[in-house]
Amino acid sequence: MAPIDAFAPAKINLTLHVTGRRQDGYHLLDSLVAFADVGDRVRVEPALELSLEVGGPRALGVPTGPDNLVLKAAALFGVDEGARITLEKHLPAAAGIGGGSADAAATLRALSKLWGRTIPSDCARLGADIPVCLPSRTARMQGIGETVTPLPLPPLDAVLVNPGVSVPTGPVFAALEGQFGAPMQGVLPQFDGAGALLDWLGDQRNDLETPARQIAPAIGDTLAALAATRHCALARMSGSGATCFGLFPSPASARAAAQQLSQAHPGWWVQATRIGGD
Ligand SMILES: C[C@](O)(CO)[C@H](O)COP(=O)(O)OP(=O)(O)OC[C@H]1O[C@@H](n2ccc(N)nc2=O)[C@H](O)[C@@H]1O
Ligand SMILES: Nc1ncnc2c1ncn2[C@@H]1O[C@H](COP(=O)(O)OP(=O)(O)OP(=O)(O)O)[C@@H](O)[C@H]1O
Repeated sequence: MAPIDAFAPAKINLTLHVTGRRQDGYHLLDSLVAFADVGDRVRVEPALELSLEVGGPRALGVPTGPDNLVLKAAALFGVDEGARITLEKHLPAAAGIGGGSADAAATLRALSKLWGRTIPSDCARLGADIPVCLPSRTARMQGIGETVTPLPLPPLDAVLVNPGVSVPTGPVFAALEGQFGAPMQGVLPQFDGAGALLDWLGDQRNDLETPARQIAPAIGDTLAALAATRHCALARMSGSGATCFGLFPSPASARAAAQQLSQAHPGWWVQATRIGGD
């Protein structure tokens, strides 16, 4: 059997409203989620034993043993089968763009094909972002992440920026203070183009931005730097940070902003990308 490749795109929370907390401590969310055209790559090939090799430009610090979400995803099948798995890391870890969840979801898709088995129904145990990362298509995400409603959106030209600070998700939720926010409106508008979507996004929130900025003040610098680039229509944080995204009116304006930011901040991870559009 030929190798099976699965793309693990960056997850972007265009909105992230935190509306409450369950008894078990997990938070209720209402989030519009889209996927970028940048991401990690997972390859699975037939083999007698299960193995994982981690490479690529962002491999440093990513666990290579059983703690890697790729191997956790493989273990979830509960079978004694082999596979040679290669993970090529392009996304920063602990960055609010779902890197590990996207890798786990891509592994579930690829191994399900290789082994001819259905994806385990309890795969959300691997992380709240797994259900939305499994299809990796634009969606509204609710509950603690388990309710995923596909919602096609116009494509957006964007720049993703991570200032090089890892931000673990749990402490950001724990630092949320005060009242929870309102969900998004019950039925979202039909967006007839990127402009309409941009206008609407301007009135939405990421409720994790305030606690994340307390933990990682570099997020404030990142948002300010993005907002100051020419043609940036909106700058927001994704997930629990620290990655932020700026939205632009065209691929050329996004590329120009990315170039400017990379030159001004050589230590930052900066990527022009297109998100959504499915
Ligand atoms: C912030 C988001 O990235 C938005 O898409 C996700 O909700 C987080 O997804 P994730 O990284 O897959 O999260 P998990 O690995 O399941 O959870 C990490 C920690 O974040 C907190 N957590 C996560 C999801 C959620 N709905 N409520 C929470 O309170 C919990 O303290 C949990 O222990
Ligand atoms: N394949 C993987 N890629 C990156 N990190 C991984 C992976 N497997 C396990 N990890 C561990 O998971 C932690 C969280 O990484 P991940 O990139 O999934 O977080 P995140 O960006 O906060 O995700 P989210 O956007 O879902 O909140 C890392 O610090 C790392 O130790």
